[in-house]
Amino acid sequence: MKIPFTKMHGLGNSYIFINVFDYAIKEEYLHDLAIAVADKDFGIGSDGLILIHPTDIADVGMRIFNNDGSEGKNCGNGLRCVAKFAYENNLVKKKQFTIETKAGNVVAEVHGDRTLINEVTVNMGKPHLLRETIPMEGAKGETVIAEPFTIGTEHLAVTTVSMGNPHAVFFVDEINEAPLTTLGPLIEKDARFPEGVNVEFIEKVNDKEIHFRVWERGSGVTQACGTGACASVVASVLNEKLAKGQEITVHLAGGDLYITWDEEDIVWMRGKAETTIEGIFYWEQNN
Ligand SMILES: N[C@H](CCC[C@H](N)C(=O)O)C(=O)O
Repeated sequence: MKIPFTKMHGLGNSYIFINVFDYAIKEEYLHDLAIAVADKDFGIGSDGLILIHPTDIADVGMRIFNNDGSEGKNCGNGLRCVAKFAYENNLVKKKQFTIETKAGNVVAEVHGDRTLINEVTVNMGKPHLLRETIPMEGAKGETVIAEPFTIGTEHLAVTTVSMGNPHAVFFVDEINEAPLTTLGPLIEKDARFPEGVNVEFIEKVNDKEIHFRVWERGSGVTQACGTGACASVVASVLNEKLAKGQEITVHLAGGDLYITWDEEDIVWMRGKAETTIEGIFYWEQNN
């Protein structure tokens, strides 16, 4: 198969985008194709695959697959790239439009012109806070804020937030000492999270800035995670480390995102989206 693709990233969180308005891919190929394109040696190299697809319930649709082939329900960095791609390629006519995700529709607004969109704002909707909506094992109807969480020999405190996908947020004193690669994979697959979980470590800098590192469900360490940045600001407010209604600068490994959890409970994400490669992926699927 000769598959046309565009590689894009949000703060270094990169995906291979396929515009399935023009090029259909069989459903049964998607898991293996996500693994294939993400492979840096035998494929292109990315954190996963994103399909940009037609939909009759929004202006454009997004499906995201991690580099292990698993399908995610939402992707903040992916949404900004989809919005950029859709506007620059005339898939949408207006600068503000809706994008369908597996977690529901969001509203994106692009900044720039048809020749170059460099920044996008997304209304990410309201976070889901009840334990059963994460999902996390335990008593229903509770919000999980700084709950004792033992993993291996480590005794931590977890705050959980869903942005349509699950996030476990932990606060550390020094971000560079966050146990990202030791505890990240253990927490990701812990039985208390029946659908797995994205794992974020946060260090508060001041009342308007946090440092952020992430071990993503299905992709491991990435440069950035948009839904994770949203979840981390919500978790910081829940833990009374930050205030609602403030635009927070989230310093991720790959750059900065600007997140606001407003007084109407809506989470706003603003940040860059960039294109790096357009090409053809030659792939012989094994199935
Ligand atoms: N690993 C995530 C999907 C990608 C999210 C991330 N790249 C973002 O920008 O939000 C999950 O399985 O829920």
